Amino acid sequence: PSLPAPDVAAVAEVHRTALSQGAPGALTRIDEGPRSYHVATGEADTAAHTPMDTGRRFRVGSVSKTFTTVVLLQLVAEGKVDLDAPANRYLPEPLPDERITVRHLLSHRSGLYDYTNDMFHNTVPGFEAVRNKVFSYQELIDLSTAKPLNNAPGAAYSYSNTNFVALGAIIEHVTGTPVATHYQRRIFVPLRLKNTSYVHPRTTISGTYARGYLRQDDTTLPLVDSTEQTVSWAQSAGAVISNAKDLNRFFSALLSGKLLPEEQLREMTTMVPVTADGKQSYGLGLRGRTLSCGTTVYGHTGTVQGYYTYAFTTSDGRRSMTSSANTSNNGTVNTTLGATLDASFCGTDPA
Ligand SMILES: C[C@@H](NC(=O)[C@@H](C)NC(=O)CCCC[C@H](NC(=O)C[NH3+])C(=O)[O-])C(=O)O
Repeated sequence: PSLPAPDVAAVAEVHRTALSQGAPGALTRIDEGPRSYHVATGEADTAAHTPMDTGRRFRVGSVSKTFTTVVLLQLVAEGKVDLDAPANRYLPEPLPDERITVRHLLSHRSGLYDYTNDMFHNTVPGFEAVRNKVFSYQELIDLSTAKPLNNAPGAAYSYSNTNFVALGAIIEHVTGTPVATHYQRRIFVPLRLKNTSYVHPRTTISGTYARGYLRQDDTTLPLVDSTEQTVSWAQSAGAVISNAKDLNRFFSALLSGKLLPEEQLREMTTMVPVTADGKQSYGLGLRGRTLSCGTTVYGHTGTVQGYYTYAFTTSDGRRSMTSSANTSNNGTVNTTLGATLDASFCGTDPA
């Protein structure tokens, strides 16, 4: 079934609303075969007054979780990891509950506590305390396991960055190779993602990029430029840098079967509802959203200091959209930005 044409005017309206709610800038790029649609609004750098443009790189946050999942599921296809084995079989140091499986980590059902809850309870002091820090995977896992599990393994969905830090540790322990190398060899190079990188623990973004601006908890205070950081607090859970064209190409390739064998893609896209209305779901490192027109799109969202991201594609990968706003700690902007999905895939503005 063909989709209605994207409503580019509605995307621009969503951007204008996001700016009125405090985002310095916003970008949306839609790709469908040879056609692409571009909407850029506001500023990429508020000091230099550089206009936003859709080619700029930015920190994608948890969209990184889908990259980590592709690497892990390729290892499953290669027979190196068993989805339903205890995660402890593949970790250098055991998690506190033997019942936690690799699949539980990928589907946020392990129960492992999310250490970022404490780390960023006070947004800017928490950020300043870690922005130049380099953590080992084990240090982050230890922060989590100092707290009890949220739920018995498998009993519930409870989103936690710890799950994807543990998956990064599994990838490195099983293969003896850094996740950066796996991302490069298995995804970035084959898909020619020339503007996607994993440079942890480097703090700078190379090339042309949008600066990120973190809103303070006291919203009367000025935004904090949060562009430079290691993102070591997230790593395989959130430290990828990319741009809209590359993310659209990544999700299209993923859903059209170019990155995983059919069996692993089926595992990844077996979605479980995570909201009462059933409109949001989670598979393995993949979010599903059913939009106002009934179309379900697959991808991931991202939140890292100074950047919100939505990156989604259709079930056949034919149409992809990436939207990003260069602010964070501003839930209103994050919710507003999500309306680009309806404008891009349903051709209407849900407002
Ligand atoms: C939810 C999102 N998750 C991610 O992208 C991961 C990598 N980010 C986080 O867990 C947010 C950490 C705090 C951000 C900070 N917030 C605070 O500090 C709040 N006190 C900020 O907004 O920049 C996703 O999966 O879509």
